[in-house]
Amino acid sequence: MHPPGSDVVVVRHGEIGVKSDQVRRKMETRLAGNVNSLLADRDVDGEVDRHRNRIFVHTDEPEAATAAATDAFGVVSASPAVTVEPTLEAIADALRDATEAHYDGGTFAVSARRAGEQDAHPFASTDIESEGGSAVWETIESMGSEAEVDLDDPDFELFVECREDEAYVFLEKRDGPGGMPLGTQRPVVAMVSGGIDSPVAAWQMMRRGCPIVPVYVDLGDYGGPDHQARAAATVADLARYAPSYDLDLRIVPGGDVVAELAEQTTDTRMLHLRRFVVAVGEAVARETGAVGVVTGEAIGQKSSQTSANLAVTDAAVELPVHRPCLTMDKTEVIEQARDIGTYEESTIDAGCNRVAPSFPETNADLETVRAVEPDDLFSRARVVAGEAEIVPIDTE
Ligand SMILES: Nc1ncnc2c1ncn2[C@@H]1O[C@H](COP(=O)(O)OP(=O)(O)OP(=O)(O)O)[C@@H](O)[C@H]1O
Repeated sequence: MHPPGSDVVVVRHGEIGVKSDQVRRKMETRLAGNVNSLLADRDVDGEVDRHRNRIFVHTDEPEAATAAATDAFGVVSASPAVTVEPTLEAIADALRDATEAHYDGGTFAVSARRAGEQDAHPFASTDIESEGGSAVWETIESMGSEAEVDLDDPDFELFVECREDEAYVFLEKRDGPGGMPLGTQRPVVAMVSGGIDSPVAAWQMMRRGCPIVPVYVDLGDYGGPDHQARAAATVADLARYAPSYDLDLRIVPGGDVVAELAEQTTDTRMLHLRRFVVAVGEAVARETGAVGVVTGEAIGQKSSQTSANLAVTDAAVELPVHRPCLTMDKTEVIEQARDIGTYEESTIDAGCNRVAPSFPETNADLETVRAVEPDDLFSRARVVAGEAEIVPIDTE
């Protein structure tokens, strides 16, 4: 919902604001670039402008530009707005127009804030609220409704942000993902299995600024083309958030190793497999300059993900294994997968075979696992990582 004549999107960021001036400038520049890429990728007209702790998108497509801006990591909220002169008269006019266009009954409130020099305007934000409130009141009455103010929980809220040279009037603050601008951290390798959890974990790392290098381990007879296609589809969903980053999927041929593990190991099988998977991730990280490996594991979600078993998995690699879903319940992960748009792809039936043994070890001890593990597991992880096929991701 936007006021008539909306010509700009006011974009707010959060944590960047507490950084030193130099870091903040760098991060804002990155954020502005990322918003620009999202607009271009979606064919939305818009000119991105940085100004005093805010990013503005000047556009004649306010809804589409707001949707693009609220997909940029680092954005806390964005509002499609109409720009007016910073005078009480011009602001009141815009509030009247917005009310006529969108008021649909119920209580209302006008919330105003002024930014910049305190003496830049001959009025205070409370003056905007009282004069603007009167204008809205009269408009509602002239529309044949009974006007009523509710400052705590209004049905219809109008916002004014008044700066030195311009004021903006808007009707909503649409949430962005928050976090930090993508590209302000070093990349991490994202192990994507095509399940529900791993795309959520990868997205969470992106949200904190890390570009991802997506990797799928082809499980051979235990995976199959549908399983692989599902992983690629979830990466395509993630790529929509990062149009200027390379999210091509590395498909690592792990089928022979998985088949051997299935044949030669029993209760500790899933631990060897997990250790192999993260070792593949570490090998890709070394090759690509990434500084960690991210997985979708959560404590206790599966037998291989008990706190004891995660410790055994971690011991396979030197780089940190990041697990943003670690303490989340499955229902929370599912909710988030739905929110970010990866849920549907990750629940397509891929009909793969079961690798897990009937009685998996849940309280593994590193020495015991090492004693029964193939000696060449990690050297093979490095070899197959080097043989990865790089598949371009189609976001259409
Ligand atoms: N074939 C694979 N290729 C790449 N990474 C994988 C693969 N299988 C598992 N992983 C990684 O290991 C983690 C744990 O694997 P597990 O098999 O328990 O999860 P899953 O149920 O298959 O998938 P998800 O955790 O995504 O729901 C995954 O979240 C993913 O990060």
